[in-house]
Amino acid sequence: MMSVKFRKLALIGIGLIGSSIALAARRQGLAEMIAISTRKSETLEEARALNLGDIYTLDAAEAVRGADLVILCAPVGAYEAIAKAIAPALEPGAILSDVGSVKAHVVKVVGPHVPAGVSFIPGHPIAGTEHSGPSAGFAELFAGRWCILTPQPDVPQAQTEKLAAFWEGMGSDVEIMEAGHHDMVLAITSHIPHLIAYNIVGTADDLETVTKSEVIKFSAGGFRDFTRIAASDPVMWRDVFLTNREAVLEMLGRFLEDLSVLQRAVDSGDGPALESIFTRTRAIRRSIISAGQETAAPDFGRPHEAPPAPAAPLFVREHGGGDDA
Ligand SMILES: NC(=O)c1ccc[n+]([C@@H]2O[C@H](COP(=O)([O-])OP(=O)(O)OC[C@H]3O[C@@H](n4cnc5c(N)ncnc54)[C@H](O)[C@@H]3O)[C@@H](O)[C@H]2O)c1
Ligand SMILES: O=C(O)C(=O)C[C@]1(C(=O)O)C=C[C@@H](O)C=C1
Repeated sequence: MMSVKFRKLALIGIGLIGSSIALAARRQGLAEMIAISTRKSETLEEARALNLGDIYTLDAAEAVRGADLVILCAPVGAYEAIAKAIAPALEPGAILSDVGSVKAHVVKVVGPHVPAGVSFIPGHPIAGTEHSGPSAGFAELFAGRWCILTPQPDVPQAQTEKLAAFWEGMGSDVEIMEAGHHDMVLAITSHIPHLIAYNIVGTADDLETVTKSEVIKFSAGGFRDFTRIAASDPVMWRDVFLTNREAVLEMLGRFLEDLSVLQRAVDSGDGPALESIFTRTRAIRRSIISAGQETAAPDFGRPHEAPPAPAAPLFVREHGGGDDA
C-alpha cells in the first residue's frame, strides 16, 4: 500500500464526517497540518475545543490557501456556494475532493468552478452513523468501509492514487466509479432505505395519534433499527433527495413494484411466494457478512450495519464523469 502525507489538509465543514477525517488523518499521520472551516462560529469553536485541527477559520478561501488536499464535508446543498468561494484560492497541483452522498450533482455544481491545474476527484465514504456535528466523529469510522472515488476526466492518475492512499491510510477500501452509476447504486442501498425509515417511523407516530394509543413504546428490534436510521440529519438527507431525484425516483418505482408483489402474496395467502422471497434475502444478508466488511469494521456499540459489498461488474474502472452534464 502506497503511503502518503499531505502538507495541508483543508476540511470545509466539520460535522460527523469532517471530524472523523480530521481524527483519522491525524492519528495515521496523513497530513502535516489540518485547516478547518465552517459556516457558523459555534461549530468552529466546538471543533477547536475538540482539538480537531491546527487552523480554524470562518473563511473557507483562507482555509484552502496553500492546501494540497481540500475535502468538502458540508451538506451537498452548500457545495456550489463553497466552490465559488474557494475557487480563487485553490492552489495549482491541489486535489479537490468531497464526501457527499450523491456524486453527479456534485460534479455538475462544483466542476465548473475548479481552476485549471486542480485535480477534481469527488468521493464518498460509505460509512456513517445517525449522529451529526463535530463531536460525533471518531477516527475508526472508515475502517473496513468502502470509499468510492469518481475522478474527473484529465485528472492525472497519480493524483487519484494519492487520494486513494489517503483513504486507505484511514482503513478504507477504495473503488473507482462513474458518478451517475454511483448515484443509482446508492439510491437503492442507502437513499431509499433512509426514505423508508423516515416514512415508517412517521406512519407509526401518526397511528399513535389516530388510535390514541401507544405504538412506538412497544417497538421491538426491527422497528428500533428503523428509528436509528430515521434519526439521521434532516438537512443532509433533504439535500440528498433534492440532488439525486432521478435515480431515487427510478429505484423507488422498482421498489414499489416489488412491494406490490409482496402485498399480493400477503393478500392471497401465498406462503410459498413469501417464503421464497424471504429465503433469497436471508442469503444476501449472509453473503454480506461472509464478504467480511462488517466484521472488519470495529463495533462501537452502535447497531452499525455494513453496506453490501458492491459486486465487481458494477464498477467502471476508467475515469468517469461523462454522464453528468
Ligand atoms: N452522515 C453520514 O452517514 C454520511 C456518510 C457519508 C457521507 N456523508 C456526507 O457527508 C457530508 C457531511 O455530512 P455529515 O454527516 O458530516 O453532516 P453534519 O451535519 O454532521 O456536518 C455538516 C457540517 O457542515 C458544515 N456546514 C453546514 N453548512 C455549511 C455551509 N453552508 N458552509 C460550510 N460548512 C457548512 C458544518 O460544519 C456542519 O457541522 C454530507 O454531504 C453527507 O452527504 C454523510
Ligand atoms: O450507518 C448509517 O447510519 C448510515 O446511514 C450510513 C450511510 C448508509 O446509508 O450506509 C449513510 C449515508 C451515506 O452517504 C453513507 C453511509
